[in-house]
Amino acid sequence: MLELRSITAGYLRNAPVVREVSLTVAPGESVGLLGPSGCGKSTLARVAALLHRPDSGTVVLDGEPVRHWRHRAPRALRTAFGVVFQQARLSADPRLPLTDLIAEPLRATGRGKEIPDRVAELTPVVGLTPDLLTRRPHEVSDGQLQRACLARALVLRPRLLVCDEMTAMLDASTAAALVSAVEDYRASSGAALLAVGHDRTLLGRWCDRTVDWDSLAA
Ligand SMILES: Nc1ncnc2c1ncn2[C@@H]1O[C@H](COP(=O)(O)OP(=O)(O)OP(=O)(O)O)[C@@H](O)[C@H]1O
Repeated sequence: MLELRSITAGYLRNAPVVREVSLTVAPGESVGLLGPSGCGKSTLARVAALLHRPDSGTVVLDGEPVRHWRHRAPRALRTAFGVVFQQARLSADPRLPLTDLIAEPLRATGRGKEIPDRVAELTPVVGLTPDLLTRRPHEVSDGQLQRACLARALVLRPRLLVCDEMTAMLDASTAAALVSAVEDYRASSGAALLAVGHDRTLLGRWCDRTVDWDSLAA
């Protein structure tokens, strides 16, 4: 269970972009978060994924209040989350072949031995072909790179996925394939999902419930 309680967060002192926002994602639940551009959805998603420390409020994960963010968060908490961002090119190290990009979280957590099996397992799950794995990000399409970023998010078998406009830059068939890969993973693992987006129809079809940004503030 992920609880965001009265979160205020932003980038400048005294000018928060998220004000007193509360949201709960139950175990296994999929929640769509809908709101206009610039309202603060990505900022809240980053707080939820322990990537951005809020100015105030509490994040509670499975009953435990979170006290540290980013690299200071305990590994067990950090690895509970798989995160996919809108712009794959900004979230992928341009020097890494896709296989290393997918394997990054395994290497970072000292689980390098699992890399060959796990990458081979995930490649078809996200719709990549083995010949793409040796290519670097500039040698693949945006859709192929986002597929690799989804594989990276799944590689540690997270219990919570945060998809921040994951499909916004993609054509309809790639978007549908990635949503379906997320749903297959959720069906087999019981993982929960927080999906951020603009598209009410997509989120409505994808998620158990969709919440509007305006309804979240205290
Ligand atoms: N790193 C940053 N430094 C300063 N301001 C930022 C930063 N990131 C975002 N902002 C500002 O915070 C506000 C909220 O941004 P955020 O990305 O959370 O909105 P969003 O709802 O996800 O928007 P979109 O739907 O367009 O992605 C915006 O006004 C944005 O300009």
